[in-house]
Amino acid sequence: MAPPTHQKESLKKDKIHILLLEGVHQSSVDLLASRGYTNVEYLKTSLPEEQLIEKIADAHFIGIRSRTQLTRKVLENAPKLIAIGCFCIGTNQVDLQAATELGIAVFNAPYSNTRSVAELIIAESILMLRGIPQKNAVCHRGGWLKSAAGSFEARGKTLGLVGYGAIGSQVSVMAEAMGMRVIFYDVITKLPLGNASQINSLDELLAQADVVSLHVPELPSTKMMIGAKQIAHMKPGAILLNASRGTVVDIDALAEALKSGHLAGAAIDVFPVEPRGNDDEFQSPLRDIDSALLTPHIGGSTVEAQENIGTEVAEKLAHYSDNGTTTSSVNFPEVALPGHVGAHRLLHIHKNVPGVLGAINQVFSENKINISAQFLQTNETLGYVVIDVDAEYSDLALEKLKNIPGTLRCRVLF
Ligand SMILES: NC(=O)C1=CN([C@@H]2O[C@H](COP(=O)(O)OP(=O)(O)OC[C@H]3O[C@@H](n4cnc5c(N)ncnc54)[C@H](O)[C@@H]3O)[C@@H](O)[C@H]2O)C=CC1
Ligand SMILES: O=C(O)CCC(=O)C(=O)O
Repeated sequence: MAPPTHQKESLKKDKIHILLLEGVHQSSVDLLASRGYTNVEYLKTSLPEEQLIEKIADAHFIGIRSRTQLTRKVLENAPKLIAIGCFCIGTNQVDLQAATELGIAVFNAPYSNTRSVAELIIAESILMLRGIPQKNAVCHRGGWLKSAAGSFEARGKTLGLVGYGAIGSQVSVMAEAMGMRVIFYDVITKLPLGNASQINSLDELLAQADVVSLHVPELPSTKMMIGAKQIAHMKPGAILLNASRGTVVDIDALAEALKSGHLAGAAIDVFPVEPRGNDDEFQSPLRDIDSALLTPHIGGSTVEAQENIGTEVAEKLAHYSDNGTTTSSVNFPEVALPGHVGAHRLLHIHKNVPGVLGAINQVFSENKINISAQFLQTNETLGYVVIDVDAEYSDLALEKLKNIPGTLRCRVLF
């Protein structure tokens, strides 16, 4: 095969437009710059749907945190979008099905803020058991509530964790170190760490725990998981902690339980409706309740976590852009790809239906294009084929591959 006569460039890096929202850490911008991506538009807030649709039209990559809603409508208006970076753990703010159907890869940082959330929960367990929010509020109003009534040590109390994944299990270990008894409820059987024990039903856990802490993702099955009925199952004087998602708890039912005194307190970090930015008003039925410790969705907001998340997610986006690697994508088949020095790399994302692979291979056999490396990975919905070819053939192959029925996205890397 003749050596390539000219070495063209794929979309030049300075033409790759990256839209970063919600004030993601500067480490993301630095990492992208170190990989040659300087065409970055950086905003401190999320955007409402119409403005987002306008901005995303030109974006090849977008980086968000938990507030930006990437709905099907938004994604359908993002013709150039290659990948989404969620600079957080949760990906419920993205319509993952729509992203998958459109061939847009989604990445997140599954562990970078785990420890930060777990530490906050431990701190809140102690503060809530001592009734600190109420005592603090009284002091601010000029009062003095020096009393041991309703104040308890954490030692010996039962902590009930709902969801025993990365965060729940970290909390478990730290809580045991303080002498708490840990029980947990999870939909799948988990290896209990230390002396923790798995409980068979949510109701059973609620009936036993002095402190209940929620660590489940937002799913149809976790929406309103804790409503009036579940709160009624909790011990009188128990405490509820929620740093998972605002939709998991019926906030009105919680407000009632705090007002009636059935629950001694609640520490809530996430809300059904959260302000878009720091200048918007926070509204909640819990605002006037002293026994509610309210935080503005900062469970994962530590300097360490945000810096790590910035580099981790930016690295994943740059890697996918540079060589097609999809390792740890939340919706794409995962492929860890070697470099492609001297070859052009075609990335073909298609619906996982019969006939597409045959059609892809036909393009190369019919046009006598030699393949120097080929990688294939599929999941239930998608097929992802990566093919390295001599430079002179990539234009032709790209054109042919794009026209194969079932193709979602196809691009070439030089
Ligand atoms: N407040 C904040 O700033 C932060 C909030 N989060 C939230 O915390 C959630 C949990 O994070 P990780 O522990 O890393 O997730 P994970 O995926 O490691 O663990 C979630 C656990 O919940 C379990 N689960 C799912 N559905 C369940 C159900 N219906 N009942 C009981 N258990 C169920 C899963 O089996 C899994 O073990 C995230 O999805 C995110 O929404 C995460 C980071 C920061
Ligand atoms: O820091 C954020 O904006 C979101 C944190 C969070 O909720 C997550 O990581 O899932």
